[in-house]
Amino acid sequence: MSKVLITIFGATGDLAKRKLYPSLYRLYKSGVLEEDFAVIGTARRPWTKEMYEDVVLESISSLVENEEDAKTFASHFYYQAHDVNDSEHYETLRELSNELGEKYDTDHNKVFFLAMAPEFFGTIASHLKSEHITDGKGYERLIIEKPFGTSLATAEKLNDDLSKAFSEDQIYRIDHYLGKEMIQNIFAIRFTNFVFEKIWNRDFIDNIQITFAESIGVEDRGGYYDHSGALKDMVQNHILQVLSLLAMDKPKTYHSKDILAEKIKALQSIKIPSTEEVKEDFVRGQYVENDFNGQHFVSYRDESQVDPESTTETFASGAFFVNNGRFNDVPFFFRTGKRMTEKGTRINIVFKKEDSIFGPDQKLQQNVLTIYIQPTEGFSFLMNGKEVGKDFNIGEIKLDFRHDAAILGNSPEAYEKLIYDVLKGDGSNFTHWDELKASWTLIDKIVDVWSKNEVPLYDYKAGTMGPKASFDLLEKYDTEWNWTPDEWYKERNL
Ligand SMILES: NC(=O)C1=CN([C@@H]2O[C@H](COP(=O)(O)OP(=O)(O)OC[C@H]3O[C@@H](n4cnc5c(N)ncnc54)[C@H](OP(=O)(O)O)[C@@H]3O)[C@@H](O)[C@H]2O)C=CC1
Ligand SMILES: O=C1O[C@H](COP(=O)(O)O)[C@@H](O)[C@H](O)[C@H]1O
Repeated sequence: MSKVLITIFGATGDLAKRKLYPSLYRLYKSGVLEEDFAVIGTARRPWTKEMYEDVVLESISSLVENEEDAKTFASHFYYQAHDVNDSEHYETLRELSNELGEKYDTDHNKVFFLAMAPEFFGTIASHLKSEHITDGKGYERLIIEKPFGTSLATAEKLNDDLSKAFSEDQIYRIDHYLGKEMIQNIFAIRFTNFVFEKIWNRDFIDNIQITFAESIGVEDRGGYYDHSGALKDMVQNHILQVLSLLAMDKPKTYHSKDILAEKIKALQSIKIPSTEEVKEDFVRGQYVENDFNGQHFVSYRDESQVDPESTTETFASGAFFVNNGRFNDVPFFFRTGKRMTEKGTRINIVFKKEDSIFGPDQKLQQNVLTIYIQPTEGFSFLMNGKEVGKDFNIGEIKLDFRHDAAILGNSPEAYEKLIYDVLKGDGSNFTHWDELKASWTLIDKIVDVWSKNEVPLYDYKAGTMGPKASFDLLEKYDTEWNWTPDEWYKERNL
């Protein structure tokens, strides 16, 4: 289906091996990529085509059912040793690009995937243009990875550099959360269900809770993470993107232009907190050593490549407010962190309390719609009903749906879906520059207050759901986190 030449910068790296080659293979297996495609992998290592094919085969090995088929797939991969700072290398790249374009009849269509550190993005983009690797004869699309800057100023600089060579509609900024099945499902939940669409507003919703908890620590990424922290690593991008999908107004159509327009409006409507509000409504924490689930976990400051006196937050929590009419005064609580109790990515939509006619003995549960993103995928709806028996007692009922394992086994990976979207030219699930601008403006404000160290950096024990201050925050708004794993209570002997 897709005639295309894909050039991967950073072809020897972790992202390419773990995510890109398996995703391309799945696209090949499903017929999206057929005979008319080729891939050029570039990086500095002096690999040969044979070595590169072996790496590709190794990275797809768990997906392969037919060895011959896998070999045919790998034969479409070509390697060119290339230092992105060296202009001469782009001449060789252009020649290879032209040769493969002809050989595989790719109609001059080109996708460039920059799976490298962002400091190289500007150089690569400008060389692609100046060395005429982009020639305007077919479509030309640039996929770039996060992080997109480390502040509004650095993001603006990066965007200016890219804009000299590629227009906004040619740039696909990946946020892999937008490729997740249940995140894309938010559109379906909101805009196909009469009952939800009609009550998706401040008159019916009490608060929204976004939890992106991770049980892993910083692993081998201490060097990067210590300069980033939870706010920039997860909130600036994934959490704010998801928030925009929850808060936006209904787009006119399910087309990228209309969807992006509404997402941008939602992000621009988030209230920039004052200094006092940052101090009151946002919590930061750092994990400290603990024995949990039969394992010993070291403190963040003792992790490899982390400054032993680091003040980087490994946990962030807070309340955003979206002043878009639909959601004025409704808190959007979020929390995310490393070394939390368990991996759990979910959204809770907490509806308002119903006035009770049943007297003080009957406790009514607020309705909660939960969207499970990871590790299971599905929805649940919490409601009230009569308990079975002679007396009239109200009890909690949970309608619970999870995708079954067989379907999930066949469902596309986030990167597969996102690359597929790029091949179709569909930018709906990518981040527009105006969204980045709005999110960095917001994050810069929080960073500014936190960096003055007038706000506590709370400790939390590895294996817990973050510092108590994050629970106190919701109490202040007369609510509580709807989801608290049992282990959290055990940890506190409650
Ligand atoms: N890994 C992941 O899961 C994720 C990664 N990302 C982002 O993706 C990008 C890549 O990450 P990752 O794959 O982990 O990084 P790696 O460090 O594993 O890979 C970096 C790649 O860049 C190449 N490279 C470095 N310097 C040069 C140069 N001067 N010229 C040419 N090639 C060069 C390296 O190859 P060589 O040494 O052979 O030159 C290598 O292929 C980063 O922006 C990261 O933030 C985002 C989300 C998840
Ligand atoms: O972007 C990132 O995301 C991962 C979490 O992604 P998930 O798909 O496993 O939920 C996070 O571990 C990493 O620190 C961050 O850079």
